Amino acid sequence: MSPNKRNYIFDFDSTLTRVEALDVLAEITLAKNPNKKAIIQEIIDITNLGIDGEISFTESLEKRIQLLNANKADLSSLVSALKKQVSKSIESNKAFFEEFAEDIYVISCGFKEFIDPIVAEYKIPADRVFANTFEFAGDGKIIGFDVDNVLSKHNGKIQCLKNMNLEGEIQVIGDGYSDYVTREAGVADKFFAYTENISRIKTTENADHIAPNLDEFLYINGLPGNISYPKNRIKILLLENVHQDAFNKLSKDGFTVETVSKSLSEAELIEKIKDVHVLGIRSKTNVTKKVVAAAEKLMVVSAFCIGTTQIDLEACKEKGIVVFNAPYSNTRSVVELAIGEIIMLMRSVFQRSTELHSGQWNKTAAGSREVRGKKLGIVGYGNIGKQLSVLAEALGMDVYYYDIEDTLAIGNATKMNELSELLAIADVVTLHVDDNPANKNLFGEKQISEMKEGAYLVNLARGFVVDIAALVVALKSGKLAGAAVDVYPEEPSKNGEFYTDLKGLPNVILTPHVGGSTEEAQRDIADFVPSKIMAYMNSGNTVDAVNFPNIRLPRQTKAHRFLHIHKNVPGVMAKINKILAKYDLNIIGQYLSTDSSVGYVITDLDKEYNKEVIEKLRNIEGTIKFRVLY
Ligand SMILES: NC(=O)C1=CN([C@@H]2O[C@H](COP(=O)(O)OP(=O)(O)OC[C@H]3O[C@@H](n4cnc5c(N)ncnc54)[C@H](O)[C@@H]3O)[C@@H](O)[C@H]2O)C=CC1
Ligand SMILES: O=C(O)C(=O)COP(=O)(O)O
Repeated sequence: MSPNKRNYIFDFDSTLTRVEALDVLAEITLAKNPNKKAIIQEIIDITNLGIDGEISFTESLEKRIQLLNANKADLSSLVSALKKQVSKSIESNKAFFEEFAEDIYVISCGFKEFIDPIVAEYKIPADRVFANTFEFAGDGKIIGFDVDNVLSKHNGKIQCLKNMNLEGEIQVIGDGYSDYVTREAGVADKFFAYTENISRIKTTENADHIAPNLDEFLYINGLPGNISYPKNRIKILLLENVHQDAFNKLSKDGFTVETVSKSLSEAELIEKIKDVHVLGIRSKTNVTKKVVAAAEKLMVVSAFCIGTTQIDLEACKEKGIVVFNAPYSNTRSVVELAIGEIIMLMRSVFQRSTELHSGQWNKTAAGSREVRGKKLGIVGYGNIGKQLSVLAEALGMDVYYYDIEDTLAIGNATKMNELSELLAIADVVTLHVDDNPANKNLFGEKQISEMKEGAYLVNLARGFVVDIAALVVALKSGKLAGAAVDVYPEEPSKNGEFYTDLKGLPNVILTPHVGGSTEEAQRDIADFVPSKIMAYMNSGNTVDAVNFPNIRLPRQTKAHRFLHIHKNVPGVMAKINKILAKYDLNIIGQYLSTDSSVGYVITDLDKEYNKEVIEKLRNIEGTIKFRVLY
């Protein structure tokens, strides 16, 4: 015997397959039974009681077989159904079962009649499957089971393993308490709680390891797997109440995702970021230089919003951290709010509403005007500005815009060359500049003084763009007839108390930064951003990254992919290619994208190569990050 001989003992139901086979058999045999639902629930309850050790296993088996009312003829349908229900990571690691066939056994309290044909496809022969067998009546009806089989008895797996008398280390992999007890009884050396399909506290709390999938089990054992790194080891932290869909999508892909409903301070984030690979934030969390410096494992920062100036993009890039955002998902939501607020302001609707709420009937047309024919001045004619331009025109407004870039007028909008020209004619000025810090106090006393008497101001861009003190003065003096403000120089990290000097002023609409907060926008962001995260983490794609050379990579098939991020200094590419040549690698494709400071080179190569090359590439001077994907 080799001193390192190991035996891998797999459970069947809910481990090798996603389901409990007898539950599936019940679905088949009870298909036409009017009490099907109730009986199936009874079977599931009994199954769980048995798995958790609450009732004796023999009792659970007897009861279920009675309720099943199954026949031999039903078993072929069951096997076909189970073939489609092999656990995802078991299926994707078929090569492991083939390579280690000699060391793998199945011990199950299920039945050989359906287990044997399923596991045979994984090179596990019937003589290495230990399970119960059915007892049939003359007409094929399943009437019981072989009561002499140890696996039909309480703690049968312990006895079964003892009887097998295996040499070497014994590792048991299963989802049930009946698997764990083998370790407790000392007949197994290690127990892996297998949680890919179901996680049971009684099983996980005492396990040596928790394996959310086979990849993790293989990784812990240093065994070859079909992916480079178990995804459950990749930690994603989502802050600021990112829509639940993002959690669902990323978890479903296998990542470990944690959510926090508020933003974190710099100190909190420094503490939390250490073991995080992907960070998801919205507009409130600042990813500063210090945070980036503390982020030892961080590979992606994703803004689940449009703005990205809360992130130190340069610091991220220098550390090879790719930043994504959602540039279009909430555009329409902001535009609709802007339109609504413009109408509400010009009709003094909030004033009339507040009066009526406090018992005052004030029916008046004074100061109430239609938007039709009025001049709308849009400052910042980007994605939001342009879409607003279209909708405002549809309402009959005359649209004027000012942008520091030379942008094309949409529809009948008129471009203004100077901000002051626009301010002089607009009845309503609405701000949609980007969140560049250079726009701090873009709108102060001077700009407000250049506006028409009795005009309105809308700010849905960033709080720091408007000098609030100057705005308060203008509103109090009547220079401006009203304002709608969604964003503030200082915003709280979570819902609760908030104060602004604009509080209580008439005809001022205040909203708590909800321009992009619609169900549609948040759902769309939670679809868009995770798809970017997954494209980068799973294949290296940087399409739409905001701080990084963009590259769209072809699908990686049957290849290993080397992803090398380096400082864009002369000679690095030459060194990479020299090493690749030295190791005589069979290169299938190579892709390079650079900007002024960073180079990103991706090499796809044949699976068979000397693994030494990995360390050599990682150690090239100028390397920022290196990883291998397959
Ligand atoms: N209130 C909210 O919930 C939301 C707020 N926003 C804010 O809206 C901003 C604009 O969004 P998008 O239109 O998608 O951005 P964008 O980048 O497409 O457009 C911004 C435009 O502003 C122009 N610009 C920048 N500085 C300027 C200046 N000083 N004067 C004139 N034009 C200037 C740019 O050239 C660009 O055309 C975001 O950066 C974000 O700060 C975005 C979404 C939701
Ligand atoms: O998209 C943006 O830039 C916004 O301002 C919206 O931010 P939020 O996701 O609501 O924190």
